[in-house]
Amino acid sequence: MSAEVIYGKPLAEELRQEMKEEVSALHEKKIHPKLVVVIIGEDPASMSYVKGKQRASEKVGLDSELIELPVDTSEQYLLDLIDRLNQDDEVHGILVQLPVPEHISDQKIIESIDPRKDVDGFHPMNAGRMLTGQDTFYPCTPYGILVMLKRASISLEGKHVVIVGRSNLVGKPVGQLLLNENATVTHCHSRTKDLRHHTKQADILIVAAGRPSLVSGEDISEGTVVIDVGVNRVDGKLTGDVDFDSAKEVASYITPVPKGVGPMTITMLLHNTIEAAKRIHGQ
Ligand SMILES: Nc1nc(=O)c2c([nH]1)NC[C@@H]1CN(c3ccc(C(=O)N[C@@H](CCC(=O)O)C(=O)O)cc3)C=[N+]21
Repeated sequence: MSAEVIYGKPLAEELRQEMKEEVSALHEKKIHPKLVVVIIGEDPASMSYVKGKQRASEKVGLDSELIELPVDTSEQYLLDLIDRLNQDDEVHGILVQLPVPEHISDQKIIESIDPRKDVDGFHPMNAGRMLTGQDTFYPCTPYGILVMLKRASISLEGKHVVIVGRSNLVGKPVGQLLLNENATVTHCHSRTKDLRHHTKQADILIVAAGRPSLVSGEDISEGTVVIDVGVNRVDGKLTGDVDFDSAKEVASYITPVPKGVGPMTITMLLHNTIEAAKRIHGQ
């Protein structure tokens, strides 16, 4: 068997087209959704993702601003900047590109963002709201995965979802989100004994560990849905955590890297920004 490849790109394009119309309608009501992205330092990979976010924002008609700060920016300067953005009525979404330099506490930064403008969905208030099954901003990558699965008509109810990776950005929140969809969720991580035993049990396998080729065909049972969330640079090229060629032979569906989950992540960021503007303006 050879898996059907689920591309995020065409779905992202379709959703962005709908968003463009929604943004136009908001403009008529004098609401101009605006996203501010803050990046500290000049890491080329981070710069490239941030540029992607800018391009996508402009394409759907969002106002967007990129604030580039030097790598030696103090934590206090950043906190003061976020405070100003929190107060600014024209700003609806604030994203501080992670990782931040070591002398800055990422948790402190995340907690300083007004939860109503936290379009990453990383603030503990939004994380807690998701945990308790309330309406909130879902983190963009987990949300993008959920939308992709739904669009491919892959049901979640009662399915065994195995997640490899337990980051606050992807692993933990995607488990929570899919648990809310009535999936049975197993979290694996670097200390898990006999990883393959667990990955083989999956109806849906989500790999978000940040290790190239961590999972290959031998780790997967026939018919598994494989979602690759890896973002690794190998010899300058973007690759995922799954050995695509061998996994494709056994999986029923598989997402590639690039053109899989990545474009959906950005799309859900745009979605959250529009939502933030609507909520702030009582729409
Ligand atoms: N506060 C914060 N929020 C984030 O959401 C966040 C972050 N920090 N730090 C870094 C990671 C990584 N990330 C990606 C998003 C889209 C692509 C993406 O669209 N990738 C394209 C290709 C892009 C390329 O080739 O460079 C694709 O997979 O097809 C990749 C990576 C968001 N992140």
